[in-house]
Amino acid sequence: MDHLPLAAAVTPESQQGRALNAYRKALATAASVAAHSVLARTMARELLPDELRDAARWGAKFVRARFFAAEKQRYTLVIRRHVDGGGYNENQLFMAARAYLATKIDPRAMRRLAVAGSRCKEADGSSSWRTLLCMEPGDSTTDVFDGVEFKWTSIETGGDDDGKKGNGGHRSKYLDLSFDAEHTAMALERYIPFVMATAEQLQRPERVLKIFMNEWRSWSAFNHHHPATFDTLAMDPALKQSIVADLDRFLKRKEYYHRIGKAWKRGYLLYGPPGTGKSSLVAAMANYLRFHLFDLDLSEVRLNSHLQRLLVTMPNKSLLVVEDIDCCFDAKPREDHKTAAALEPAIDVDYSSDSSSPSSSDDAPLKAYGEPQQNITLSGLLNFIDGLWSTSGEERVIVFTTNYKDRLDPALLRPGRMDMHVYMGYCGWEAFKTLVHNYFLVDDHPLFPEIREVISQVDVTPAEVSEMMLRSEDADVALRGLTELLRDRGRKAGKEADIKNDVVVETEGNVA
Ligand SMILES: Nc1ncnc2c1ncn2[C@@H]1O[C@H](COP(=O)(O)OP(=O)(O)OP(=O)(O)O)[C@@H](O)[C@H]1O
Repeated sequence: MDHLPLAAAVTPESQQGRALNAYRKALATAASVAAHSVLARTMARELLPDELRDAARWGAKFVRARFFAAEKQRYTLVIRRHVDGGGYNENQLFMAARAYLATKIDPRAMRRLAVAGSRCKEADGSSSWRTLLCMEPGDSTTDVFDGVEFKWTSIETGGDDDGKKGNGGHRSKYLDLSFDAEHTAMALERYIPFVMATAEQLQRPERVLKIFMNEWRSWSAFNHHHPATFDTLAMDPALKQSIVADLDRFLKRKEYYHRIGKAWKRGYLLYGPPGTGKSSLVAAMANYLRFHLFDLDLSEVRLNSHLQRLLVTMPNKSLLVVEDIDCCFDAKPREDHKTAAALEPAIDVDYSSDSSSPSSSDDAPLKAYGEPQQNITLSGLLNFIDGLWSTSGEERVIVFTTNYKDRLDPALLRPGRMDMHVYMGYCGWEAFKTLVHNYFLVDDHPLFPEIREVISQVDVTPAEVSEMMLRSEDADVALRGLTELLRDRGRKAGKEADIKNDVVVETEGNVA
């Protein structure tokens, strides 16, 4: 008997039967796996200590995160180099990101690296070359911010290899910033602002500084090349360090000021005898911050409305200085100031105009009063600074200087008004060493022990010491001259003390 081939012997009924069997088996296996997993979980719960179970759970989570991370939804921000597509308006965020990424790029991880050069102004007005590392198109780099990974990719499309318009049309450069979608808010609200702020800090040294002086109700600008820096400033090292730290903290605290609802500004009161370096410190601060300096001469300001205009037209990142603040206001009680301010007619000032010449409406109050008169008040100034600066711009520093702190209106000394009071005193040993180093690059000299002893006992200002250092190009000659001056001061101080003692003794004798 012929046997049918095996395959042909399989009938539809037998196929169904086998499928049913397989289904039953699978069901039984699944039930058994479920039963085992329930059993395993119960046993684990009964037998394993809590710590071990936590560790197992963490391990499972880690494995899940590792193997399923790829499934997370990604989000990409496109940051084009030019905002208008035509190639004229550069996108500031692109430039900031490029500057920021130059500090993050690991040259060893790149196939090719682009190096860009730019000419920059130095603090002293000279210029020098700076280089910037950039990613080549197609390269990526990953940055970690608050534990979140941000991937930057450089992309270029269109144009020919020479960078001209080619068949592909405009050459378009952009940066892709990608991250897990769940971090979108963080990227937009914190990471991008952080990148911008960091880039700004990096570019700070390249800012060409200006000094502005007020004329009438507007500012005139000049290049600011004051050479004073914190390195050249002769003062107590600990005090100098605390000022630098305070400025650094101020620069970093944008979000902090926003959070506490205060204007992002900082006030310093510098006081001390003439020639102790108050103006030099102001210049050093402006150079350090890379802020424009606005030197406000209050004797030039006739009306509160002019003062208001001057203050609101100051840009961000500027340092306002009012020198000799004690001489700017008379000793009238504050009530009188109020009356003077109330007398000033309301003038509708057009802040949009940049004209420095007074408008006809501004002449009116002066004519009405006859002689131009000073209606500026300290309270007006302080109120404008507190009020206007809270609403118009940010990142401002204000410095008042005085030779006589005791003559200042208590309103200025009130806690919270000026954030830091800095006493600039007579030249001490450390300040002297800085000056000698500045002038002669000398750090030691046979006359130093004597100078050290005498300088702590007499009142000599850094300006006087500087003057002596300037008298000769020879350090020996200059230091001998200074030693003479100090000895002479010491003798005079001794005589004065003797005279005072004699007067006291005489007075006591009279009483007796
Ligand atoms: N602390 C200092 N460090 C370095 N140089 C100083 C210092 N103090 C004074 N000088 C030198 O003396 C000159 C005059 O000093 P500066 O104008 O800064 O003093 P000041 O305290 O502002 O004086 P004033 O109260 O009269 O305005 C400066 O140009 C500088 O050369």
